[in-house]
Amino acid sequence: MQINVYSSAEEVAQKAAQWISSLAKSKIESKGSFTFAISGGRTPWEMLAKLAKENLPWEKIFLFQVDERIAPEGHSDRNLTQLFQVLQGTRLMTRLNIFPMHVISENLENACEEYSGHIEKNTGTGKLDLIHLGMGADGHTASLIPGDKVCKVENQMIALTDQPYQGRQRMTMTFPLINQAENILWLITGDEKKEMLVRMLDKDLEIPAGKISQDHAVLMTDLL
Ligand SMILES: O=C1O[C@H](COP(=O)(O)O)[C@@H](O)[C@H](O)[C@H]1O
Repeated sequence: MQINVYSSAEEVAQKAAQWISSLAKSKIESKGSFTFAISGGRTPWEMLAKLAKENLPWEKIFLFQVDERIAPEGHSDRNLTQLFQVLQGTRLMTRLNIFPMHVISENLENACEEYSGHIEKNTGTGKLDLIHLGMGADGHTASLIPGDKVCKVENQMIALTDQPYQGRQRMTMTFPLINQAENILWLITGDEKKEMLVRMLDKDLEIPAGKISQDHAVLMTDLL
């Protein structure tokens, strides 16, 4: 794990946007596209707003969701709603290839399979160029929630949580998919996450974040 400590959450967002932009340029130059998955929650949006100002060939970028709440279209609980709010009015809305998790489907199991299909088709291998992750103060990452059966899924790329978490069932990328990514970028800010960050870096298998591979991983944080 490469660890970069910055002085504020804003600096973390700025450095992350620059880092992603440079990785995207190099992948597009070498293979013609960049496949990128973004988490939800609170941390990614400032980074995404800064990334949107970069001069990139957006039509060659394929953006996936790491996880999503099972909630109606446009609901404020949805990560996609926040993502669209950030991108509204930018040229990315029409040029970027965005793949929403189909959480309003009547058959959510099928929707998980369909989403895996989109990832396989656009990566060729199932390995995304970059997965961005955040971590909750309880050590969860993506919607891999402590104690939920979804943490044990080994034969699916995308799965549903067994239990609602913070009021909603979730759809999420699973450990096998996340751990085979070419690159993982952790953005972890906020004092309440200090204790779990230390456990994550110690590869504590009792918390979901501790089970994510630290090879090819970069951490940007205002903690430590
Ligand atoms: O529930 C979630 O929380 C984690 C952490 O969010 P953060 O705002 O504290 O960074 C997030 O990575 C995940 O995508 C989200 O659904």
